[in-house]
Amino acid sequence: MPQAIRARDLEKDYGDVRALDGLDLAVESGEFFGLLGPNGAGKTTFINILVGLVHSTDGDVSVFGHDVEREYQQARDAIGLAPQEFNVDRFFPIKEVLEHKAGYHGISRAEASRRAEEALRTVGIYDKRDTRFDWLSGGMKRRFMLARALVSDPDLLILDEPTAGVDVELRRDLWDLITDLNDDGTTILLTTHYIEEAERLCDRVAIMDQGRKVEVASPDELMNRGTDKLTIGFRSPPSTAPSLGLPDVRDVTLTDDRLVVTAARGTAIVPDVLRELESQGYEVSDLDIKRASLEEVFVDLTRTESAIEA
Ligand SMILES: Nc1ncnc2c1ncn2[C@@H]1O[C@H](COP(=O)(O)OP(=O)(O)OP(=O)(O)O)[C@@H](O)[C@H]1O
Repeated sequence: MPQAIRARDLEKDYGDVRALDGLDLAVESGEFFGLLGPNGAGKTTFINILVGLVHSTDGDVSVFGHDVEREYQQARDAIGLAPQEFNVDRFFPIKEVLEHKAGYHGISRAEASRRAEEALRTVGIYDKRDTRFDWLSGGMKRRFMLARALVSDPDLLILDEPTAGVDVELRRDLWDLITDLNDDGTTILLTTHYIEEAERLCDRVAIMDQGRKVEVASPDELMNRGTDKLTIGFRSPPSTAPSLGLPDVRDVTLTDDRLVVTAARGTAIVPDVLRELESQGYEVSDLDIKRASLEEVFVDLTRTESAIEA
């Protein structure tokens, strides 16, 4: 099967603003892929190009091997999009809105009706099927956006900030739902500002900044690049911080009688640190490890990029 998304040297200018600046990106079929980046990085522009709402200035991009411009309909039929904005026809019962959407993808009336019901059941608002969109609660609106993306039974589901502004319970519900869809083979492209969301859900994430890809890796690989913190307690605390001659150790300080060791690959070097302290005659009583968060690594990567540009 071809790659779900393949973008080569993609550029987009809005007048003087360069929103995409030579973006190269590949998403494998079946992946749960996260697109992270600060405001204005170009994420929505990229999504809008994928679904044909925006034309690129240069470069090309295909969805399951279909060029999004030359083979627009095939590419578009493979995609279900849940956008950030509620761009929904507010005057029809939501089941009808879904039937229209399915019809747009060339699905017969009877099949459209069946799919609309199935999508509403999947997201848990089937009992609201005869209600207008603007009479739904905020959380139900988010659920509906997902149902609308699902009604064409897409191979690629694009979720642009799907959990923005929802409560913790609904967020977890939506996470379960999209994880199940991914387990059943749907490729997912997710943009989010909740780094925890990307960390929990994504197989790989791309970090974008200023219209370019800064990095692509699994959340774990990225976190391994950050520095972890080991906090070590002693039976009888030292009066000054012992020095640790280990290559991964970045910093050693003594705070409130506890040793705080900042280190790359902190979890992996714990045995070395303990051995070293023991050989210097210290008796360790307890140890706490705080792993680098994806958020710290993200801030670091995007800050460095911006600094290089400046
Ligand atoms: N229609 C438009 N006309 C002019 N400039 C635009 C337009 N759409 C986006 N831009 C600009 O392009 C750049 C990329 O915007 P885009 O919305 O793609 O970023 P984003 O990563 O989705 O941001 P956010 O996280 O805030 O949603 C920004 O500088 C934005 O101001």
